[in-house]
Amino acid sequence: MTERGLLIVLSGPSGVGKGTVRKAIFDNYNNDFDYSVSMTTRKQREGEVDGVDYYFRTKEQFEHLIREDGLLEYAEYVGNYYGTPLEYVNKTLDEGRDVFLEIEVQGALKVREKMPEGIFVFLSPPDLEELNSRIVNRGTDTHEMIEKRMTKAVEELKLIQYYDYVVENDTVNNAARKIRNIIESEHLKVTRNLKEFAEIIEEME
Ligand SMILES: Nc1nc2c(ncn2[C@@H]2O[C@H](COP(=O)(O)OP(=O)(O)O)[C@@H](O)[C@H]2O)c(=O)[nH]1
Ligand SMILES: Nc1ncnc2c1ncn2[C@@H]1O[C@H](COP(=O)(O)OP(=O)(O)O)[C@@H](O)[C@H]1O
Repeated sequence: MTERGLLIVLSGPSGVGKGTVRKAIFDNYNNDFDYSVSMTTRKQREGEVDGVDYYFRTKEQFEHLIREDGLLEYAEYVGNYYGTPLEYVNKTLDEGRDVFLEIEVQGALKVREKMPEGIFVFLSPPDLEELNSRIVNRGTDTHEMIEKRMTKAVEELKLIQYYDYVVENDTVNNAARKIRNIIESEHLKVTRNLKEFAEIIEEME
């Protein structure tokens, strides 16, 4: 039987750098895990590719999938839906491959309830001022949206206690390296557990 893959969930407040750090992990390391592309109803930004950055869908299509139980989790985030297609996650884990999710905190908590065996990593900003300037510098949000994101971020930071690991996004490369190390050490744990298990069985025989 193939050993089930690990589910890795990267979350944290909007604007902290989740997308940037995720990209660095996938670009800089020879990864043996797959990225789960999310579905969203938000507008496609310039340069974004459907099926690569997100599956861009209408509200009706998204709500249809909710009714069909086709999402592992979903959240409404500043006026749009975001969700994780369930089938891809289950299929990939069953094949023994790790799956990497990059989602906001409400969704991450829902995944924690459904799949507590996952590895939950909270990406934190060095401080709130830096978070604000990252959102401003990104240049994708109106003034009103930035205010909304910051208010939400303060609430989201309070949920840090539900995570297995907290990684400060000081520099992108540092954060990517730390997350990569976490995944490797979690794999070693699984291997060790399996070895210990095999030894126990051997002793029993
Ligand atoms: N719950 C949930 N959140 C998601 C999903 N995909 C993306 N997000 C999060 O939704 C938030 C808004 O995403 P987006 O509009 O792309 O903004 P950006 O990631 O801040 O550029 C971010 O915090 C994403 O991490 C998903 O499948 N489920
Ligand atoms: N370690 C970092 N130092 C400085 N700027 C960063 C860092 N990580 C991300 N950024 C910048 O912060 C902004 C928000 O990052 P993004 O990845 O879109 O965040 P999120 O996906 O969490 O909403 C982007 O402009 C990005 O270039």
